[in-house]
Amino acid sequence: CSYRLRNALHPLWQSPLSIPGGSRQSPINIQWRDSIYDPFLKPLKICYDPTTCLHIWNNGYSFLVEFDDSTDKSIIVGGPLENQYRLKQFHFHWGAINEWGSEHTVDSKFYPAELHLVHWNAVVYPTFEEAVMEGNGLAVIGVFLKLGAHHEGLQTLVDALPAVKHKDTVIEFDVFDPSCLIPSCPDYWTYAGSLTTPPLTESVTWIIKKKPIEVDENQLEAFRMLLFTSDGEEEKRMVDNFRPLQPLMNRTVRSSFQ
Ligand SMILES: CC(C)NC[C@H](O)COc1ccc(S(N)(=O)=O)cc1
Ligand SMILES: [Zn+2]
Repeated sequence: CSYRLRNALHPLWQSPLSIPGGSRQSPINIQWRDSIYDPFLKPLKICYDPTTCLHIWNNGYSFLVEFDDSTDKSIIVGGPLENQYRLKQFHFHWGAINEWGSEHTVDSKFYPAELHLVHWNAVVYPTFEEAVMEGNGLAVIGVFLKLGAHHEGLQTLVDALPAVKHKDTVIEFDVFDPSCLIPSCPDYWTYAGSLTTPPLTESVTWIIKKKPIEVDENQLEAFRMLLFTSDGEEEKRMVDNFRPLQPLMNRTVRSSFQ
């Protein structure tokens, strides 16, 4: 099937041949007119405690801002979710140029970057690692970034990036409220999908915000200054760290709005 070739061609991610079934893979194209309004979808409730922020690190795929997930201090609840989910980390995917970079597309349109806020179901599972393996284990909020006005909240992150230029570097980052990166418009799409990097497990309830946030060119360029490579290795710029689109197969995308 063509998507197997697409994955096999993309060096960064394993082919689905290693994923049993592979019927709910991410990312996907969201065809606006095919999404189905679900009046029973609740508003998504986001409650983050900025003091749970721990550090920023470059893991060689993206840069992650990780949170203390030993309590229910930073959680989301409602929306399509049966339980509340704990914030574990957030990270981004972006392109070498502004024409592409997001993982999901809307009516086949790419955004220059996409933010993922990763949460896990600590009501049902004892650890993140276990939740990663279960169908209702994770909930990831996707937010598109578009080129536009300077984003004040993002700038505090951008200012810290030079300190994590190389793979496996980390700096302390002790107070940050990721709510400032989420559009106030409540509208979202939701569908059942997977992690977009290994282990690619089909454990994610995706919640994709309809409205993008605006960031400026300098802020996108700051992402592109990061490196996939460790200090001392031949430098490879961290760009195009997004997975190819995956087939929708037997899934519907629901919208919280008409
Ligand atoms: C040891 C294993 C469980 N670690 C898993 C690793 O943290 C990967 O976690 C993730 C978490 C989120 C995503 S995405 N781009 O779909 O939001 C991808 C991989
Ligand atoms: Zn991601």
